[in-house]
Amino acid sequence: MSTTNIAIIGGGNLGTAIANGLLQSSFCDATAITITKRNTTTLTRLQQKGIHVTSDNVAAVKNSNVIIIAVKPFQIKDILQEIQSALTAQHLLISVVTGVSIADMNEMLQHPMAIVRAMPNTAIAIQQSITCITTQHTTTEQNEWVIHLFNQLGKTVLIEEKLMNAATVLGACGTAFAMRYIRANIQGGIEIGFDAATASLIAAQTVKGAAELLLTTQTHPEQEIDKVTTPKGCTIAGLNEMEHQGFSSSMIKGIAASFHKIG
Ligand SMILES: NC(=O)C1=CN([C@@H]2O[C@H](COP(=O)(O)OP(=O)(O)OC[C@H]3O[C@@H](n4cnc5c(N)ncnc54)[C@H](OP(=O)(O)O)[C@@H]3O)[C@@H](O)[C@H]2O)C=CC1
Ligand SMILES: O=C(O)[C@@H]1CCC=N1
Repeated sequence: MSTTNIAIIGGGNLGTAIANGLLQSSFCDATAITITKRNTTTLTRLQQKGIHVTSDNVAAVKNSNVIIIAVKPFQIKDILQEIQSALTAQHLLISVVTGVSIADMNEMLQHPMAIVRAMPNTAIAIQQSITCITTQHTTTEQNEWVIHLFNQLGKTVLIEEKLMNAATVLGACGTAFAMRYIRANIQGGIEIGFDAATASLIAAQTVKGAAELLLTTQTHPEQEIDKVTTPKGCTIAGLNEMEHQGFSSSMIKGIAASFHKIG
């Protein structure tokens, strides 16, 4: 897959994040990217950067060989039916849509085709996504190309399709969960004396540093916690109070509720 034009069908939160990540990564020229939505006024910034913006999904498919579907789950059937006459064996379809299986998509299409499911998160806009990928009936070359693409936009993990909903919760919803954790830190930080801006900086950089420690050293979180907790100190006092209030339990229950919501 040497020359590649990429169409992003559905220029919403995730579609624009993917476009921004692609621009930042220099993976391809802006002119090789087309992004669609019905109301294109929200895509002016991407257009100014050289990306093709249109509400014509069929034209976008005809001008591209990789099609990233980034619409809401209830919209994918109509989209696939709309573009199927323009889809050929040369096209590679990548769906980032939640909860719609490759078998579901092939059923929506008249002719089964090579489909990849990818589950990135919104940090793809700054090349910091974790993208879980599952493939079916794709060639080795296509698989390698997709992994290479998403490796430019963060890290990737190949998973079985049966784990895709779990990947959605941990990796994609996880961005919102992490934001809520950081927000709570900010609220606490303000209560103990910081202004909001300073509390935000300290909270976000602390979480970033903690995550980098795990990614860099491959240690278990509890090993890192042991390094922070002085006997009879303030860290263990805070941690234990959080656990008495149900911190870990509420996280686990939230993750399970999120998972059961998908289906
Ligand atoms: N947001 C996230 O963090 C993540 C989302 N996902 C999944 O990605 C998908 C998109 O999510 P998200 O970006 O949040 O949703 P959005 O609603 O923000 O984006 C969907 C976009 O699709 C466009 N759209 C709707 N109908 C059409 C159409 N007929 N032709 C072209 N574009 C159309 C809409 O714009 P308009 O109405 O103007 O057409 C809208 O901007 C969902 O399936 C979601 O589950 C997966 C991982 C993370
Ligand atoms: O909330 C949702 O349904 C989607 C799935 C992953 C992130 N947002």
